[in-house]
Amino acid sequence: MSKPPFPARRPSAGPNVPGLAARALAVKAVAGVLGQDQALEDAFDDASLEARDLALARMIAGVSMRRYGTIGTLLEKLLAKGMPRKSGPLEAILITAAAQILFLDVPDRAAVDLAVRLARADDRAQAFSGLANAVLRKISAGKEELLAAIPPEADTPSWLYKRWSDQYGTATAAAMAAAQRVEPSLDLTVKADAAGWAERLGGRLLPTSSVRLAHNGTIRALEGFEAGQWWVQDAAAALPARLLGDVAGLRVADLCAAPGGKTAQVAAAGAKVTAVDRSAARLQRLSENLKRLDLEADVVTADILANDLQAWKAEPFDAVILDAPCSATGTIRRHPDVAWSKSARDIGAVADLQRRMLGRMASLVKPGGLLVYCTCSLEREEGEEQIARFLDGSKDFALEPVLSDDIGGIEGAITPEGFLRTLPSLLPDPDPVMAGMDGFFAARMRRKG
Ligand SMILES: C[S@@+](CC[C@H](N)C(=O)[O-])C[C@H]1O[C@@H](n2cnc3c(N)ncnc32)[C@H](O)[C@@H]1O
Repeated sequence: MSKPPFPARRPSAGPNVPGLAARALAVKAVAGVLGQDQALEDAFDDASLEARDLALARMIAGVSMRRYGTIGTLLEKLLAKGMPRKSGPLEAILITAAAQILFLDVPDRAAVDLAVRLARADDRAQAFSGLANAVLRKISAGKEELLAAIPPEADTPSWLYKRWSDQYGTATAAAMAAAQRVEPSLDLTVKADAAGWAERLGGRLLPTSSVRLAHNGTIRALEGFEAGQWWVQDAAAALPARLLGDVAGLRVADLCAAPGGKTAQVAAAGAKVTAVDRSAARLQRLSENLKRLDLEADVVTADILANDLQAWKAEPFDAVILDAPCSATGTIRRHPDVAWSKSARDIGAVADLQRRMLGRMASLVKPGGLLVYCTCSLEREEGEEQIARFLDGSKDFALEPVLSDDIGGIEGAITPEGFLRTLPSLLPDPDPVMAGMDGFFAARMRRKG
């Protein structure tokens, strides 16, 4: 290993050091995920940083979680005695600094210097600031060899990787894990004239009618945002609502609706939508989104598992979308912290909740009406197995298989049973940023007449 390119000096922790606030916020965000008490995005909600620092903090925290497996393996190798106990934010400081050194276009010297300052500023971590300095210098000096020794699947937790290998085969599991290492494109659903908006925004029109952009800047600054011409929605997340077909003039219930991607789709398609969610805070975001888009829905705060549904359900609906709460393992491309904050136990718990929700659908869908059930999970218990069991025990619903035309002909997204099953490895493209889609499951069922 060559000599580290750093002079020996002792940085101090000052409040106005350029770039320090962004690093401190990234450390807080990553520590929140590692402590199992917070989603990564929550750390940025009320952060009072300048836009540039906020964007940098987000980028550092995002890549730290996206490559957490690689960085963790590497730190294990370099810390002969393991991560020191009772060292406060030391682990998050090391991870975020290593992420900058290995994966971001940030001078290594700045990443090390600011990490050491953050360690020194914390009562529990300060005793380890020398260790932090030494480890990070080693990473900087040997990055190529260190990275070459770590397999690509290291960035997917082993329990999840094993599940995916069992469910989809090892080649597909490897392709999914590889897709999740890449910061994905921005996908938009547009109200009208998708081709025109793709051209205007310098993006690409996908066969599913979403518009895909290689953009990682401020979304609000893009043309058409303020005018409410489009909303952000992964290409896969836009598919379940399309399975309802032409909904113009129909009464549609969107259950578990917030923040409203699917509500906006059905409202824009001319349906009279009732959007139900139990979270008032998330519904607030749904209402703001609809307002910007100049779309309307009846917005109802309610628990769909509560005994009394009469407050919002005067009569059954022509169609219902149930976008059930789930393990969200299909969204790891966009929310890499999900990979490290879930466990196998979570899957059983949400599968049980989904089963109970499905059990209530018969009273909500008119005879002859459609039910679309979906989850952004890659786990069969929340998708294929859930619906197979539901249909097995149901005298009310029959499967209406998904057809290639329903989903713009994307290859490999329909199972032999007729379910929609998208994977992060679908929609391949020579440019990895423009490839892929979230993992979604959807089933379309018709209530028997
Ligand atoms: C996957 S998210 C929905 C995403 C949304 N459909 C969209 O397209 O933007 C799941 C939602 O289910 C809601 N939820 C969870 N349990 C619920 C319940 N028992 N009743 C109503 N909503 C619930 C959560 O508050 C959360 O907003």
